[in-house]
Formats: sequence, structure tokens, C-alpha cells
Amino acid sequence: MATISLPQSPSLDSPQTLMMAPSSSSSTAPSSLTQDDLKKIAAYKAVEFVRSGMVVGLGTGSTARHAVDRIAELLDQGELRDIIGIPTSSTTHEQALALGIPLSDLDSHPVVDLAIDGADEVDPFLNLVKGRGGSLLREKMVEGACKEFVVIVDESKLVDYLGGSLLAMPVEVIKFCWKFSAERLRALFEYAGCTTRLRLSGDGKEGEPYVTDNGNYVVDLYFKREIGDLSAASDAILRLAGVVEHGMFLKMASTVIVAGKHGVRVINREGGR
Ligand SMILES: O=C(CO)[C@H](O)[C@H](O)COP(=O)(O)O
Repeated sequence: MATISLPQSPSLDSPQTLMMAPSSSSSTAPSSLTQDDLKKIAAYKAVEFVRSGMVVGLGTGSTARHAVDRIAELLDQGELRDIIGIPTSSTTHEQALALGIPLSDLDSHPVVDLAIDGADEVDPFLNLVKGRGGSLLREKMVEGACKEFVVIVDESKLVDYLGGSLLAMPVEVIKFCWKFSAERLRALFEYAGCTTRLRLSGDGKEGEPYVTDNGNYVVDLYFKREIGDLSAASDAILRLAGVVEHGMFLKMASTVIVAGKHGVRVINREGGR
């Protein structure tokens, strides 16, 4: 089985920090802000990028949920008009539908003006791990089709390198012989001390595999050491026949909004996507 070489410095473009200013919310009572408050601050900041008439990719997860709520609120208030939302999961679809946001899909709207979504990890080059919520495939399709991709995170999501949180790096695989796929994934990243685990539904205690919106399983990868060349890693994973998609989102984010106890940073990728 082929292994992947390990350059120590990532070859991707470095991002540019355009603004680092305390938001009014974060400067009022920083010490009392919860993680959810920070997620909401980042989400609200991202919605400032939305303009009337836009087709907007609606992300999935507890941070993106705040952005969807905020878009609906601004539509209700008449501050935004003629928005079409493209949900990245059945959960977000249900949320947006209940809030009255007009919805469509990539078949009808193949070009998305802007997408807003959370992330599980953000490295210094604005590469992401996504999909701990299980929606990586639809997220990658929608966010890959958008002109601008705004990522919203609280500061706990910042890592020195992808995999650095020691939490899961998800890979969506077909159900057929998933153990075979999991073993091939593990072997691919043996040099990085990779272990794999089939994701289970709920809190994992039921013992039932988690099934994605697309009817597939998720194998979570855990790394003890750096993956190294992310682009090579991505190609190698996608070459495995049982793999549908992985949760590394490389060079996709155009902007990352980071809410922390000391303020909000809006970081733009140098030269765009
Ligand atoms: O990729 C995702 C779902 O597939 C989420 O955006 C990611 O897991 C972050 O979630 P949260 O905002 O709840 O921390």
C-alpha cells in the first residue's frame, strides 16, 4: 500500500488577517461569554456578508444554525429580500423550512453566491476539517459551488495542523465492506499513527452505525502525528474505491470568522479561493 510523503511545511497559500477588532458583544463582558455565545457572534458577523437577491449555502451544525436563524430574522424584518437558501443537510433543510427561508438545490441553482458554515478545525492556512456533524459530502458539494465561503468558528477550533485537535477526521464510505475501507484508510496513514472507528449514532451507546443523509457510513480517523502533505493525503483517500468523500476542506474557505473572548477576527484568504 502506498504511503504519503511528509513535508513539514504546508505548501498552501498563507492567509491574510484583514481585521482584528473586538466586537461590541465580545468587549462588553468577555469573561461571561459561553462557547455558544461565541458561535452566535461569529454567525451574526458572517450574515453581514449576505446581500438581498443572493443564493446562500446554509451550513450544518450548532454554529451554522445561528446563521440560519439570523438570515430568517433579517428576512422577517425586511432587511434582506429574495434570498434562496441551499441547505447542506436534511437537518438544516428542516430548520430553514420551518423558518420560512425559500429553499432550492444545486440542480436548480448550480452557482451559489455565498455559503456560511462552521468547521471542526481550522489550520493557519485556512484549511478545514469538517463533518463531525456528518454532513461533509453535501457541505463539500455546496461549498465547492459557491463564489465565497465564509467559515464561522469559536476560537477552540483553531489548530496548528489538521488532525491536531486529536478529534475525528471523518471519511464517508459506502456501507459495502466498510471494514475493508476502514483498514485501507488506517494503512494509508500508518506513518501518522492513524486509528479508525466506525461512527455510531446518537451518543454511540446504541451500537448502531451512524448513517449519513446519503445512506452511507462514516469512518472517523484519529492521528497521533501530522498528516503532512494534505493535498497528497486528500488524493490518496479519494482514490480508495469505497470512499465517497473526506472531511478535509483544502483551500476552500475564502474567509474565516473567529470569535474569541477578546474579540472577532475576520481572516481572508490571500488572493481568494
Ligand atoms: O461540518 C459540520 C457538520 O458536518 C459542522 O460545520 C462542524 O461539525 C462544526 O459543528 P459545530 O458548529 O456544531 O461545532
